[in-house]
Amino acid sequence: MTTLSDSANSQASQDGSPADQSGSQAMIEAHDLSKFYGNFAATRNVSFSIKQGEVAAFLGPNGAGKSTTMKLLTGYLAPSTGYASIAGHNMASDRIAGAKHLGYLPENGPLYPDMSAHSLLTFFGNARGISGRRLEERMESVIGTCNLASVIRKPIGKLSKGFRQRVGMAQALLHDPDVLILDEPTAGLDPNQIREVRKMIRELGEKKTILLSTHILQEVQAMCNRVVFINEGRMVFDGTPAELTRQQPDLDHRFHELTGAEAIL
Ligand SMILES: Nc1ncnc2c1ncn2[C@@H]1O[C@H](COP(=O)(O)OP(=O)(O)OP(=O)(O)O)[C@@H](O)[C@H]1O
Repeated sequence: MTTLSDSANSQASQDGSPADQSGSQAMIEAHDLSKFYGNFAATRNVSFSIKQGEVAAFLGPNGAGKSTTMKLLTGYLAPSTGYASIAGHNMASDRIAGAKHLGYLPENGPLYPDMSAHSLLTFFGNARGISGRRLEERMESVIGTCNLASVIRKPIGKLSKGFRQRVGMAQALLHDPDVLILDEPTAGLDPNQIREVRKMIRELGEKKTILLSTHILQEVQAMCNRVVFINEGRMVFDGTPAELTRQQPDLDHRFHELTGAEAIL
């Protein structure tokens, strides 16, 4: 598994992000992250490093600690121990610089049901300091990428789950970040919508570093070249999809080995 010493040994790049010996920058880093609610550890000593160009699946059963870890990575939650870095910026001490690199699709929202997608994107664009011609260009781009033109003026509350998810993706992509953290981007979608979202993520993965959470093992093979697996708040696997199934090719059995639970295929 990737360890803290890997990060410590990495070289500093021009914009401050660590680079390893092969020149790939670490874009998403969890350094010994734990989050306690009272005595309960939602995540415990989670450390991993996702390099530029990797599309990583963050796998684990319900309640494993995926959303909590993602909130710690994005700076939405303060860790009890450790710290997170995005593009080399510590998300506790240097969050604004890190946030410029980061697009985040939270598990639920933030989507205001009375606003149209157009108003929401304008609102988020302004909040991120984008306006005028640049905002028009970015909105045009994300509306195209996320296929939102037909619903762009409708209230978000009246949209289907699939379209609401696309609005969330458009919000995450608006400032053209080079890192995406996507919390269950295909949850609750029908098979056609899942296919579309997977296609979109594969295309985005050609240019961006992505961490996406899921408890569906098939998502790994469909989209990812890296897997981080978490169970009961602890990391239990970090490697490639091929390494995940090397000893046990049956995904269902592999999921069971790592968690003691059955997989959802
Ligand atoms: N604010 C909170 N207070 C107390 N416990 C919490 C809080 N938030 C999360 N937890 C607990 O932490 C654990 C991890 O939750 P988390 O939402 O991170 O899991 P997850 O892997 O994202 O699950 P799912 O796949 O169901 O979304 C769960 O047991 C959850 O009940």
